[in-house]
Amino acid sequence: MHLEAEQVLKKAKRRMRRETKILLLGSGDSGKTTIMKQMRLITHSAFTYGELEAYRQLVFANLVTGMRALVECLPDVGMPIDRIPDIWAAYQEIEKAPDIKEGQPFPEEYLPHFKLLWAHPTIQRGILICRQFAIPDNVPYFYESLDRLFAPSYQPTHQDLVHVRARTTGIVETVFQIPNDLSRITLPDPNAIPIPAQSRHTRLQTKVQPAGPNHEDSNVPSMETTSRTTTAVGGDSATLEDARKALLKWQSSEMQEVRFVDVGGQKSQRRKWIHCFQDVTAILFLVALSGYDQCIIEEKTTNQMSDAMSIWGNICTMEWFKNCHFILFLNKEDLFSEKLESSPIRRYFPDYSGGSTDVEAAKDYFKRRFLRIAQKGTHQLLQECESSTRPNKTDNTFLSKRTVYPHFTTAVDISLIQRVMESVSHIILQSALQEADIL
Ligand SMILES: Nc1nc2c(ncn2[C@@H]2O[C@H](COP(=O)(O)OP(=O)(O)OP(=O)(O)O)[C@@H](O)[C@H]2O)c(=O)[nH]1
Ligand SMILES: [Mg+2]
Repeated sequence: MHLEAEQVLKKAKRRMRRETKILLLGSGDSGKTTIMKQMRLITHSAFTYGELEAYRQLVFANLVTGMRALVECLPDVGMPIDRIPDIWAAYQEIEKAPDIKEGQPFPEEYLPHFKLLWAHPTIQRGILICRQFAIPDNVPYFYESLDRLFAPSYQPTHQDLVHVRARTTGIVETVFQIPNDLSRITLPDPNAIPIPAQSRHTRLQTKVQPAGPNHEDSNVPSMETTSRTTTAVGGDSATLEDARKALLKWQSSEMQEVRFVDVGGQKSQRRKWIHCFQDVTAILFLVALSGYDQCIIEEKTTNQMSDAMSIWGNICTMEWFKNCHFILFLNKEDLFSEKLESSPIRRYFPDYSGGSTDVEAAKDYFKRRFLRIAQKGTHQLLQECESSTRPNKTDNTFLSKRTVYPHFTTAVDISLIQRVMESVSHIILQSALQEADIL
């Protein structure tokens, strides 16, 4: 066979054997699982009845745990509620609320307690003042819809699904069939109620753990995939033309198979990350922009943004990822813009020199900080790789040109995520083709 054909074919085979794998990393609460949920909604990979029911039960649990998180922080800001008899009594009642059982509507006797608490000026003020603590972001979203949630026929809407919170424990992998032109997909209506999948019609096999007594600690639901398709190219007798044709077919095929790997971002979960470091095509790193003035849920003394910067710095220097694309989602832009005015960045990051209400300058500041960390990390890794005396030293061309692709995102906004993911999949496809030398 012609030498050139042989080389192209070899690269093509290698490339196609390697499924695209996107690893989502970032601190706890940065929005990784929310992106996974949005990908399921965008690609119309339906949720099973069991998953939807687990999410419905979680909404109620989120109401209780959200209020508890807030009430427990109030003494720290000098606003304890145990001396305010009516709301203290209401709080005591909701604390006793049992978990919701399968098919059981939210118990109506608790509705007045939730309403009383939410309407009280101390709680309203508390939610603004306690922002430096890790109060769940979905508290206002769900509390503002109490009547809707307590309707006996309530089922979560698509938008409720992306707001509901369960921390991830372990590793959750999902394979999506992503059309090359994501922008052409018609998105589901965020306010519509999803139709459960008939499990025999869905290619995603889902495993739903029952929502236990402590929902916040349960990983509901978790997803696993069973089926995989492989794309074979040519045989030994293939020519250069065959190889080119196979690659072009792959390029023009309507679907890409992409494996998304979601991990738990809280400190106790991070030691598990290494189990999914192999064969990664792209790192999708999420940062909660709105976390600049908040602590992480695990530790009141650690700032969320500083925690994210430190993980990012480590990831950028890892040899595991020297041939990976780096995509950075500066997430929770909606919450970031809302809080900027009342919580000056300079209080937490003294070197910030932009205007205290200038959202664009503030976004740009964090973007530059993350890009600088990446640049430093890449430089350090490159030096280490080049000075390595190992016999099986590998090529550093990709690393020396490594680019980080930053995006400002609001993970709960499906149309925005559709646009961003369209650009992400374009980057990955383009580079796959360049790698296979056919452009
Ligand atoms: N308003 C708003 N809420 C968001 C955004 N992104 C995520 N959230 C909410 O933030 C909470 C945490 O999101 P998750 O996706 O569970 O975070 P995670 O990174 O998977 O967290 P771990 O599993 O603990 O690592 C959820 O309630 C989401 O609805 C955003 O851009 N804006
Ligand atoms: Mg998660």
